[in-house]
Amino acid sequence: MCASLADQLGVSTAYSAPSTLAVALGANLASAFGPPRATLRAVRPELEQTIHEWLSTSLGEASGERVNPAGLRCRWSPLFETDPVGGPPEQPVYINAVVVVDGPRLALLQPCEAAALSLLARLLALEKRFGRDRQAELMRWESRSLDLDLLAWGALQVQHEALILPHPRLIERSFVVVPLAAALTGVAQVPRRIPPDLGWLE
Ligand SMILES: Nc1ncnc2c1ncn2[C@@H]1O[C@H](COP(=O)(O)OP(=O)(O)OP(=O)(O)O)[C@@H](O)[C@H]1O
Ligand SMILES: Nc1nc2c(c(=O)[nH]1)N=C(CO)CN2
Repeated sequence: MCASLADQLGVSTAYSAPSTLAVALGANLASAFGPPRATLRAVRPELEQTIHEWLSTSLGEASGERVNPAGLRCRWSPLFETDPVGGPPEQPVYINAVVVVDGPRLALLQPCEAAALSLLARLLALEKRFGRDRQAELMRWESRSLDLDLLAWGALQVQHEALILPHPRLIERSFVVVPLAAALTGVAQVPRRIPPDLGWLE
């Protein structure tokens, strides 16, 4: 209650990177919403809503309580087409994207394992609503209509049977790292590429 009141009064607006979270999206099978590109388009507002609801619940706000929607910022990467990595041969290409979430309302919630697990449960429910059928997946990294992975939440480290944070394979995956970098390029600190003649000596 106090937290959201402070938020609405604009009192608690200081926020910083430690509570930023990122979610990766991937799909390479059609869903009821259409091909993977249509699925990701359809899931975008649903995922934002899911994160809003998770945050409100985690902050203990009463349902229906008015919250400042500007308190949560979602920065979306473009959609990328990527070749399947791992899994069975002959899979369709993937559509991948990443959303980076931060803002003063999210900063009110201290990253912790319990809240991360409850967000994961909501992500898995959303996958299911978009046609993900885990029973039909016979081997690892099979094609799927929607995959939502929690990449990181601030500096939180989790080693739970249902959740590992940061995502252990994040850094190996160009289909995650490239969209992640693209989602972040709106920030003030955009790295500037050094021209090759001023760069490496080799
Ligand atoms: N950071 C995480 N984000 C999402 N799921 C996770 C994470 N850490 C562990 N898991 C667990 O992984 C389980 C399997 O997820 P899933 O089938 O989507 O894996 P995958 O996407 O095929 O493979 P990968 O884990 O390599 O991305 C989930 O049910 C979840 O409990
Ligand atoms: N290109 C691509 N390959 C994958 C992907 C994905 O999202 N994109 N997800 C996987 C399991 O999470 C395995 N392989």
